[in-house]
Amino acid sequence: MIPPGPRRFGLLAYGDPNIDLVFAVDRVPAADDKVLGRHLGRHAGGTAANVACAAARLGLPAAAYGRVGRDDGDGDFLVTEFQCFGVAVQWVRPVAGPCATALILVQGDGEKALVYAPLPGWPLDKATLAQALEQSRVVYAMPYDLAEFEAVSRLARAAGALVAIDVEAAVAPNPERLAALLPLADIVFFNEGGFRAATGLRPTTDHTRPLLKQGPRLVVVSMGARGAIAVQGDDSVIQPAFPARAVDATGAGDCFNAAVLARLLNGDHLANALRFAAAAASLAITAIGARAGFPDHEAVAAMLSTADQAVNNTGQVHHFGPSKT
Ligand SMILES: OC[C@H]1O[C@H](O)[C@H](O)[C@@H]1O
Repeated sequence: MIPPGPRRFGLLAYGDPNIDLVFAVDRVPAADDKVLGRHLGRHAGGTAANVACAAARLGLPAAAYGRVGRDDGDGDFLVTEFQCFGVAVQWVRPVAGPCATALILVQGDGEKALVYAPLPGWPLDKATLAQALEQSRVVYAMPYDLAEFEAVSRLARAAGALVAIDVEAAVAPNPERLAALLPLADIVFFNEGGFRAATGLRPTTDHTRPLLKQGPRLVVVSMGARGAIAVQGDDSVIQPAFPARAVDATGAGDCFNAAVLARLLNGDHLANALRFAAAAASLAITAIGARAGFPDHEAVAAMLSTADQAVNNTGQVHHFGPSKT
């Protein structure tokens, strides 16, 4: 499905990176409630930016397209963080003001609550984005703004790049918005809440398959500890999650989606790509900070080989690794 080619980048991540202010708390407070923070950390984040970093760590050449604020040192920090993962930054441009910021509360079981303050306007500059897309095989975007995303999708298709989107509840809170997005995308990733909000249904392969009729060639739904499902053509894949000790779920979905793309771009079949991605995501949740647990290819391969040995030795699947606390 994904065109091979002499393009320089497998993945172009469209979207501003964020500063993530992460509070570790025993539990996420309700309205009018107060809890003590156990730890406060400052990390690099942002959904598309995280996907670029995870993909690059897994060996897929990746570039970022977005803006950082130039008012303080945060912009330099975010650019340096991209570079540490090997993500190309020539299309990350400084703008006046602070960086986009997310406040994230991570509770004891690794689950989180998140407030996101984006930069005003769009990162989009048609000339530079067209240039970036011509050098990329897939562009990955969070389509918060429909008009902006229509322009990105149009430019991508003119440049011969596939369009992958990440649909969470804030992106498509209802079926009408989803119907507007689907014809503009080739690959659609949902999280569980995003699928429920956008379709009004629970995620099953039967509920997912009809979405292929509206445009995309591949639809993937990741559901955390409940695993993932995917549909493509006549294929359906159901992939269980790998057990892991959950410390911080932030960025695990980004790692999962990056790994699916990295393996498909490498020529893997869908089922293998999903299994690899499930293993990668189970490693990603073991450290605090969206990107801190992102594994490289060797770490994922080692985990899969341990899983295979457990099956070979006993003829049945064993839970391996520390269990969730
Ligand atoms: O997908 C995780 C990301 O979402 C939020 O935008 C945070 O920046 C975090 O890094």
